[in-house]
Amino acid sequence: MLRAYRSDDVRQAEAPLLERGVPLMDRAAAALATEVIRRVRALGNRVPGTEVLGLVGSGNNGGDVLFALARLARRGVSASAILTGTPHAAGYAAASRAGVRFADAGTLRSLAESAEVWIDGLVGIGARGPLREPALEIVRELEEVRVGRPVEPLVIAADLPSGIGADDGTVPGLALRANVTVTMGIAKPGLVLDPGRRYAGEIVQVPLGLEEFLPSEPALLSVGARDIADMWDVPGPDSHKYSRGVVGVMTGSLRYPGAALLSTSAALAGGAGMVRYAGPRETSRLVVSQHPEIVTDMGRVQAWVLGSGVNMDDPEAASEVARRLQESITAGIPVVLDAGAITLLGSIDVPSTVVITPHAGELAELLAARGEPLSREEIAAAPSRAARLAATLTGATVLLKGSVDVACAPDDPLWAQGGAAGWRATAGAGDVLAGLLGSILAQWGDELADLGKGHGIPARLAAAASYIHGRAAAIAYGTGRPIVASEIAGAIPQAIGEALASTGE
Ligand SMILES: NC(=O)C1=CN([C@@H]2O[C@H](COP(=O)(O)OP(=O)(O)OC[C@H]3O[C@@H](n4cnc5c(N)ncnc54)[C@H](O)[C@@H]3O)[C@@H](O)[C@H]2O)[C@@H](O)CC1
Ligand SMILES: Nc1ncnc2c1ncn2[C@@H]1O[C@H](COP(=O)(O)OP(=O)(O)O)[C@@H](O)[C@H]1O
Ligand SMILES: [K+]
Repeated sequence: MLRAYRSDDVRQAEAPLLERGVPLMDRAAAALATEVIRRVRALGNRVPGTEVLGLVGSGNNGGDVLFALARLARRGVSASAILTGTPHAAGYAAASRAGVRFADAGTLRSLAESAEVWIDGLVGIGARGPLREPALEIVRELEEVRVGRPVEPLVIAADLPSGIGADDGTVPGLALRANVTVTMGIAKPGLVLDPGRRYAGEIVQVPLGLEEFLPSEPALLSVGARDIADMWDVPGPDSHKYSRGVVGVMTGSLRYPGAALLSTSAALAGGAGMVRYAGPRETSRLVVSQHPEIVTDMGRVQAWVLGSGVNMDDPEAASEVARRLQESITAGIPVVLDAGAITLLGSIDVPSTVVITPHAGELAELLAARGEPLSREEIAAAPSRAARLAATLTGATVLLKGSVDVACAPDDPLWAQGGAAGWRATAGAGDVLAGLLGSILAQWGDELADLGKGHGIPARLAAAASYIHGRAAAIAYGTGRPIVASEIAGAIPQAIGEALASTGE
């Protein structure tokens, strides 16, 4: 489970260690220098003589880089630094003693053109708002140099790529894209959330011993392989199909029959004991012909999947979905509300056992109906804020889909799941996610009903479903090839199996 903390929490956790005289910056710089050396060697280059350019702001982030440059210079690296202002005094002294060259802004371009490695220490968690001059001009120039080079430099960000919001991943202006981010002490939400994540590259976390001083509740969590065993029910000798959870699925229509197939495939693949399908007669026939294990008579259901591919312009279908939603809320049964059915929350409040699964466009529609209009672009620029807003307005758990899926209930922590490549963005992939989520909610149906309203478990389960969905997509696209949604559904059992068998993160 990855845990990320806001800047203020990180600062508070650093304070007692700094008071005790723990050399945090020295450790951060050592880790940064080690990472540079490791990467240079991995590229097949010798460390002595390698050209490294440090971009040094006037805060402690610049201090990290100055101390790292000093270490590298002592190893024979040809190290230069560009300063944006008065630098960290001790760092400057150490770098000077080690022979780091301080260049003026006029030489930035030629240094950046020849350096194999750039280290970004312009700003870290002390940054406020969009990057300002002179850092802004430096980043602009570096991005120009990068595209003009025959071989791109290796860019290593200290703590965070400069220009991204540490706490929310927003990128209000320019930011310097890194191949690797060496983050100090603990991950920050901005490294996990879109769009900040896109600038971070691979994340290396440097242990600084902050854990015992961090609050018990992180700002953001991310499910990993090892967490799946805590959330997925592994059937035992006493298990039977009802104890394993029954999913009710009301999806698909004559207009979108495929949604019925995809959502039921995923509900089956997700490991519930039984799937009941409650769509139109024609789609029922299709579903049963493809999946003979699906039941079409109604009985006990522990979670409902409503809406994927339902034609909400058909008043009969729409009122049937609304009725199921209301009945489920009354009975405390968790519900996945997908696609057009999400608009039902334009006018009603629900408990957090109702999980909505919008993409940015569907969320924009819902927020507009609630009198808080945000455009698709505004949602994409700050998905965590938009998801939280929708959860607060409706009471629902929101799973906002995108390249990083974000899940939250109104108050509990935020969950974010990234890592799936763009191949996953294919028609019907959302129907698969809805069915899969229904399957895991059904396994938890009785516990959720007992716990009552207003808790964060559905968000955790939504994140788990999103993790498995991303892994299933990755199994399907392998090293990279086009896939279709039914292949994602087909790979769900393997994704669950691999996670259950995993012992590492
Ligand atoms: N306190 C410590 O001893 C430690 C600090 N660490 C490093 O220190 C960083 C935090 O240091 P600081 O609190 O000094 O903050 P930063 O170094 O992140 O930023 C502060 C500096 O950036 C400028 N700045 C702020 N917003 C800006 C913007 N939008 N555009 C351009 N410049 C801007 C400020 O004027 C100030 O000079 C962490 O990210 C981490 O890299 C680590 O070394 C761990 C230990
Ligand atoms: N750029 C992307 N990279 C990876 N996954 C993505 C990307 N964009 C969207 N996704 C995922 O693809 C799926 C698309 O779902 P959705 O938009 O609802 O499609 P549909 O309605 O056709 O099923 C979601 O699971 C989402 O998380
Ligand atoms: K930085």
